[in-house]
Amino acid sequence: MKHLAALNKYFIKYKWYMTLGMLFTAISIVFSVFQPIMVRQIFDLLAKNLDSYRMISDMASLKSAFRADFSKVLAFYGITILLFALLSGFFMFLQRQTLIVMSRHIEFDLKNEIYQHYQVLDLNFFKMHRTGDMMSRITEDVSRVRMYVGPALMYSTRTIIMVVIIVYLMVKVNPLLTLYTLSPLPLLAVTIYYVNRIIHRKSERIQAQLSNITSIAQESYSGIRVIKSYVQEDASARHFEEASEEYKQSSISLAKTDALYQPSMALMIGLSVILTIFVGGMQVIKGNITVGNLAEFVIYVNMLTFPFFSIGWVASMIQRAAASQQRINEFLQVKPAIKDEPGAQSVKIAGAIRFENVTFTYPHTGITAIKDFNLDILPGQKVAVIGRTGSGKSTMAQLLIRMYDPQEGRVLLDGHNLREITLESLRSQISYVPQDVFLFSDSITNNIRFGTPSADQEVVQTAARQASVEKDILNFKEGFDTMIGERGVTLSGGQKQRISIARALIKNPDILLFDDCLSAVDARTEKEIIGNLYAYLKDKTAIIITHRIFALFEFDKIIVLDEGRIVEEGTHGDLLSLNGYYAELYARQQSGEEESVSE
Ligand SMILES: Nc1ncnc2c1ncn2[C@@H]1O[C@H](COP(=O)(O)OP(=O)(O)OP(=O)(O)O)[C@@H](O)[C@H]1O
Repeated sequence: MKHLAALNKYFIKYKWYMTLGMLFTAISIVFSVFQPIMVRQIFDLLAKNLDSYRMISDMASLKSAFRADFSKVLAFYGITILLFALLSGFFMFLQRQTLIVMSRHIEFDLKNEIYQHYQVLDLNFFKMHRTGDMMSRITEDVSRVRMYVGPALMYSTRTIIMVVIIVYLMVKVNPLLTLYTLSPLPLLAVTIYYVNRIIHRKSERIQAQLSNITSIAQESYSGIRVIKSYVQEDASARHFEEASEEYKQSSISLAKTDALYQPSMALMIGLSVILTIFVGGMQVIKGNITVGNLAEFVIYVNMLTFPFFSIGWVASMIQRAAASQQRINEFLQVKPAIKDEPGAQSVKIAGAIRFENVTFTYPHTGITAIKDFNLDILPGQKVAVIGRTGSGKSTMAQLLIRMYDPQEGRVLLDGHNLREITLESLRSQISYVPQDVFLFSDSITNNIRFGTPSADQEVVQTAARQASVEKDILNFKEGFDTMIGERGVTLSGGQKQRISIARALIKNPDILLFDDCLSAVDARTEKEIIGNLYAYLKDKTAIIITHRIFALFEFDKIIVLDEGRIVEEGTHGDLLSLNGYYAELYARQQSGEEESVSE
């Protein structure tokens, strides 16, 4: 329960919705209890006048006058009851319009709070948690919490006010009868609580099975080419059928429990009514209460069943909400490891980069990707980083844009430790093209101007030209307005890479970091891009991580990484004369190219 205290700030924020909602609830209940009171009055009136009516049985004219008068009285009561029912319904409408609307506002705020928190968390957090888990906290868990701040709050308010008012009215009439009438109701609450738990457990299982079925179907649609080419259609259908069978069995079992739910409730309500009529009837005979009181009690019992029923329901709802809020709090309490340090400043970067005895170990795997690493890059220099896979090249790039902080040593930009520069200022002046290209389900234009939303079409087109992707884009029917993603055009790997290069170029930064982002383009396009980049990068600092040697590009420095350390460093000529990894790679590449030329 203590976990739910995190939501109190929202109750304070929406205190007016809450106060009004509770007020409307109380008014709606007050109007609804007039009905049994009026029924009692009608019954009593009827009982009182029945004897006189019988006495005048031989005088026909008097009898009809009596009946006419009585029907007027009945009509008056009928209309009044209807009016109160309408008023009660109207305030019930207002109660939902305040309390349920408040819960929707809280749901919206909480989702935004979680989403914004996800945005400031560091990469390590995202590596440590599964996407599905993050998604379920922002969707399912928030929905469960909403049940607490909305329906649970509404029904508990209703229950409390109703029980207080009705029990007061009942005790005033006859405390003993009240005790008998109410005795089965707590049993109803407890039963509902346990039945609800069973239903919830079963529903959870069904939910998991349903998501399993969904992912099986999804995977088979995405992998349909593999399934068909390996003639595995039948096996795939069987796999789906097995999962569906489990789902069907669980659903049938839930339907059985559900089927017991209503009848057992009706049984308990029936018990209460029988008890009321039996004990109440005795009291009427003894003259302790009137027939009207008995009728009134039967209506009270009916009015109290839903509130008692909701106690069990609300209790399990609160329990689930508390568990969900605990999961949400767990994430909200995570502090980003990478954030602006106190005193961090916005700095205009010229482009001098320095790694000073840097050692970095990935916190969640313990892999030391960069070891005692030293590197100096002057403003405007172009540096190539080469090395076997897993040698630490991408990690080096991640450290430069402060996706991680090194455990030892420092990374400096123009002499400032990265920690002294605000993240906003740092990242807005460095363009990073990651190895695993990511494009949003949006138009090509919007993907290119992602980091610079104000860029106009001409600038977008220039960036596309510099990244050698303009021609490809113009070949699409809708050109730059072409939608990318599931319901849009499927781009080739090379096109995606070049669009993400265009996105980096449009920022016009002082430092550019290309992480193996030309791996999917052919040699001719590569030459074209390199040619374009040469002019673009003229006064900029650039680090190009690659598996291939760009012989055409004159790098100021080439470094070769191995196991997180620099093992070779120098110009193309220097490295060739070293006869190490670089020279070997170059020779291999040359002979490969010759082979492909002679083919
Ligand atoms: N996010 C991560 N979490 C944990 N370990 C990682 C992570 N990223 C990389 N590593 C590990 O760090 C080491 C260096 O990886 P890195 O990606 O920097 O190499 P790389 O030289 O860029 O490789 P490639 O050329 O294949 O991209 C590898 O052993 C890798 O398994």
